[in-house]
Amino acid sequence: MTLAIDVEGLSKSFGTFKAVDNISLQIEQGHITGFLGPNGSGKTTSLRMLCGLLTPDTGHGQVLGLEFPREAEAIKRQTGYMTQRFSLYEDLTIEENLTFIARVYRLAHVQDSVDQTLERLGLTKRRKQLAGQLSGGWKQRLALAAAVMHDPKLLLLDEPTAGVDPQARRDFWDRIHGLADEGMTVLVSTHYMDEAERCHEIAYIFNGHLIARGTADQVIAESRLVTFEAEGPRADRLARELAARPGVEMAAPFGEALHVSGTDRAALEAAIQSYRREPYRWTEVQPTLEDVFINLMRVHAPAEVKAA
Ligand SMILES: Nc1ncnc2c1ncn2[C@@H]1O[C@H](COP(=O)(O)OP(=O)(O)OP(=O)(O)O)[C@@H](O)[C@H]1O
Repeated sequence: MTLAIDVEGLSKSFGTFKAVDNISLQIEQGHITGFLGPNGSGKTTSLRMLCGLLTPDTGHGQVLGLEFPREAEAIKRQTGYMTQRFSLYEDLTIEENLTFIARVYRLAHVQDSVDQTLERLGLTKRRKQLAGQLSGGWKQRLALAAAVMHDPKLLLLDEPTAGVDPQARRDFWDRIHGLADEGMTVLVSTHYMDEAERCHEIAYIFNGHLIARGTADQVIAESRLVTFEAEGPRADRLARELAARPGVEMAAPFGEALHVSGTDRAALEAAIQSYRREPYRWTEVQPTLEDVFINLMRVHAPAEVKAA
């Protein structure tokens, strides 16, 4: 197994605020790792440190076989980074934007690189279109083209599909898998659960701490969360009542059904016992990743937030 990222003790503070606190990450080459966590949990800061845009306060290891952070410049050259906001020139065409990027990277054969990138990302037919006139999905595709045109070994994507329609998101993910199949290592932050499930592995960060790691199935299993689903006419309306019962850590409506979860099986079963009657049907279901993440946030919330 070759590790593309093997970093220990990564931390970064802004003033007195610790945005990333002692994170260690090992990521296998050619793997897609989903970086998840609520807003402000430290995902962007971590990505920016890994690609050398931000200097960590602490942390060491290897990225792409180079010493981190000492060889940050060399790491940067082999890394593609797609920022959260579209940052290309809206008044230039797709082709002009890519030509500009090719020159910034000082690629040897600019026109060849542009042509190949247009072809690789399915942008050839639109090459003369102004970036500012593209829909969200095509803009993301252009941003991805710009991030991979220098053939990086590591690709860091910061919420690449935010606000993009489902078809374009699916296309985007097919391309990401294609790049990983070619050996590229991908670390991608996202808030979408379906995207988390498309990653080989997940890293969940909360308040600057890495609190869950593994495949989606491993993260679900390690949460030790037990979930029951209630179906029946407007079972979702029981949410508030059940949430107040001991043993119920979460009660969340799913359409007209209801998911009730907790980590103490006996207490949870006792809590739902009196509702196990007509017209409701109860079945134990596998918790979703969303159930697990919401529970992780609850468990790891600072004491003052829990008390509120
Ligand atoms: N340059 C900076 N100066 C001061 N504080 C910062 C700076 N950059 C980030 N922060 C703070 O650090 C915390 C982590 O931010 P970061 O952008 O890494 O979170 P995130 O997980 O990527 O969030 P989101 O999902 O909203 O993009 C936030 O509270 C943010 O306000």
